[in-house]
Amino acid sequence: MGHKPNTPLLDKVHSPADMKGFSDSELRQLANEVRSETISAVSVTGGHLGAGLGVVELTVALHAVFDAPKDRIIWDVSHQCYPHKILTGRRDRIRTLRQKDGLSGFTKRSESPYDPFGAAHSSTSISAALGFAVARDLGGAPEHGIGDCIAVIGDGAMSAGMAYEAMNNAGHLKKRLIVILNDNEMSIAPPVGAMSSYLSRLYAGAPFQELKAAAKGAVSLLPEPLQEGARRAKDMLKHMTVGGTLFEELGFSYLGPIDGHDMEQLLAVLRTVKDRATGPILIHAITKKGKGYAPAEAARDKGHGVSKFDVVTGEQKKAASNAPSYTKVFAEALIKQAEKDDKVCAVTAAMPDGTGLKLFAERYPSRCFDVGIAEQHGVTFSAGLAAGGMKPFAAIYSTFLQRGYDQVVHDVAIQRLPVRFAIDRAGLVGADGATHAGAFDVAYLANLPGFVVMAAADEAELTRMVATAVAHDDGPIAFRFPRGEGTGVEMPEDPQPLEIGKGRIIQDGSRVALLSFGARLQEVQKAAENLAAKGINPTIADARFAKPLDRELMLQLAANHEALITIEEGAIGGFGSHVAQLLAEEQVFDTGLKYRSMVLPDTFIDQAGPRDMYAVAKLNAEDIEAKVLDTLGVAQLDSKRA
Ligand SMILES: Cc1ncc(C[n+]2csc(CCOP(=O)(O)OP(=O)(O)O)c2C)c(N)n1
Ligand SMILES: CC(=O)[C@@H](O)[C@H](O)COP(=O)(O)O
Ligand SMILES: [Mg+2]
Repeated sequence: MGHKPNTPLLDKVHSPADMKGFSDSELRQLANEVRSETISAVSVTGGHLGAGLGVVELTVALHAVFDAPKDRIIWDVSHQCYPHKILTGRRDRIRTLRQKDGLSGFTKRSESPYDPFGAAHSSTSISAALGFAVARDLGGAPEHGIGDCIAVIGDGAMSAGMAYEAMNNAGHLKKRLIVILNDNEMSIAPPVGAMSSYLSRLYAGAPFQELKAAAKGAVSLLPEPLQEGARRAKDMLKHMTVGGTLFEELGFSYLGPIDGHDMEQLLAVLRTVKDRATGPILIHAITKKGKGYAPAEAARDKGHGVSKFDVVTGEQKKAASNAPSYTKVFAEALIKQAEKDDKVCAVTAAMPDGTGLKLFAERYPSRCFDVGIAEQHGVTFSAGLAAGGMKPFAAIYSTFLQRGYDQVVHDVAIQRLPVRFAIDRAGLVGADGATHAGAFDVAYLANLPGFVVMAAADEAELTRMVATAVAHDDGPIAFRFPRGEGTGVEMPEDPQPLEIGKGRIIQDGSRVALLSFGARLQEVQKAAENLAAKGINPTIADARFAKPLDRELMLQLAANHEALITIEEGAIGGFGSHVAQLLAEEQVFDTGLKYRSMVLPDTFIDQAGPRDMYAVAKLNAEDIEAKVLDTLGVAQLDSKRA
């Protein structure tokens, strides 16, 4: 651990300008040093390793040939941006990646001028790069001016509709725009879908790039080393037909496939493109995820996301806990339900591991669907499955479901279709930061007529919510649960469905009622223990449902307590807002009830450990305790925390 590589060339690079005098062979050596530095840094921070290792040569070549920040290099998803950060003046902080107050694990405009566009959700890069290109041509040049606009997008990200929407538009606008398709034949899991097979076919055969260039009479556009092959290929072409690639049909010039780890080829192609490109051009680079680090190359996920590890052995440090993860509990509960009901099926948008559906797929392959990075399609596909009589569980992270919102409203809710939404990664997730926070789902689902919205307080509750969702056939239903391990609570043998719209009292008390929605319940209970030592014994309730609300429970809590405080792991507009609406409608505020709602603050919270992020949000036990004391007007030592 903490092993520092020998990096004589990299030590001279403080910005890409410092690479400009390097020879091609020095650039090759620089790439090796960047690779070692990336491995070393991620070994102490954890994070996205495989994707960055796969683009080391490409990153060095791009910065050697182009002139960032004037030329805009836009990394799709941007989980592969660590080598780019190392070369763009952030090496001194690279071992703070994904840590509190450290570098973000993704590109971020506020972090560096070399990050022209922030990302973390996939498939946005071509749209953004095209926007920059049009802004350039309209003279809207901001700081640095705008030169070339380059999107680097993976084969996984190419499975999303947005990438095609962007190419369709780019082909029409005919602006000079460079798209680099970084094809490593991997998403997080092995990629799925017809597009992935198509990309493989593009390079499965003979020297396709040479044939294509020859067919188009574009031999001179190819770098020297490839020209001879192309000339030879021209003769072969007399006897065969070469159709246009999909990209060419969309209006792009297609160059490739090229070896994305061969520095000579990369430099030659990029230099040629820089000199000669006019309209949109797509360079198809073949790379290996995890390249150059044996444990990553050998891993099933090619080292996509790793915890801290030993550089020599590749062994990762695992968090010690006996409690199962919520994700695993969900997957196992769903499998149990599927054993009893052959209509139960499951949909994931390229996250079979992250959602636990890999386990479901192993057991019920014909009832599990990985649709690729296509949340919009995944939601409407689930709507179709539901309309067709199946019981689909759309297992999608809270943050990624945002992308399918119109589909949730228009295709599911308005038609009152019983799609079951299993919303993982609810609340603050830690190292991935603001882009991955599951902050908004309660607000954006509970405002939809006819939706049932639940949140699990612990993993036993989660199994009951899965059962509830199977049983609920009258419209859409969603249940949310957090990232990470559960509480270790005893699990029910045969989880029974909950009564829709009914919460539960956890503890009877007086003066103040703490009404929790979701997994903050443990913090609420800790706060209550601390308060008991101060002579205050709160009532604690678990709402279970944000919609429909348990009106009776809420009105009873309001009537019998001086203060009512709601607590949730979600943004304003969620559970607390619905409770406030109910209390207002029932004129409960007129009685003098002290009502408080503890929600995520109206800011995007930077990455840190979940506990630190919740401290920023003021949603930890000590914050709940302080809120109670403040609301009841009880003096406290540290009054500023309330
Ligand atoms: C909208 C959205 N859905 C899902 C994800 C989760 N995700 C992050 S990276 C990734 C795979 C990307 O594959 P690819 O673009 O080929 O990049 P690679 O990791 O292979 O370099 C997925 C599914 C995401 N970031 N955004
Ligand atoms: C970049 C990306 O979107 C994913 O790799 C994400 O970081 C996975 O998050 P989990 O670790 O919570 O599955
Ligand atoms: Mg890939």
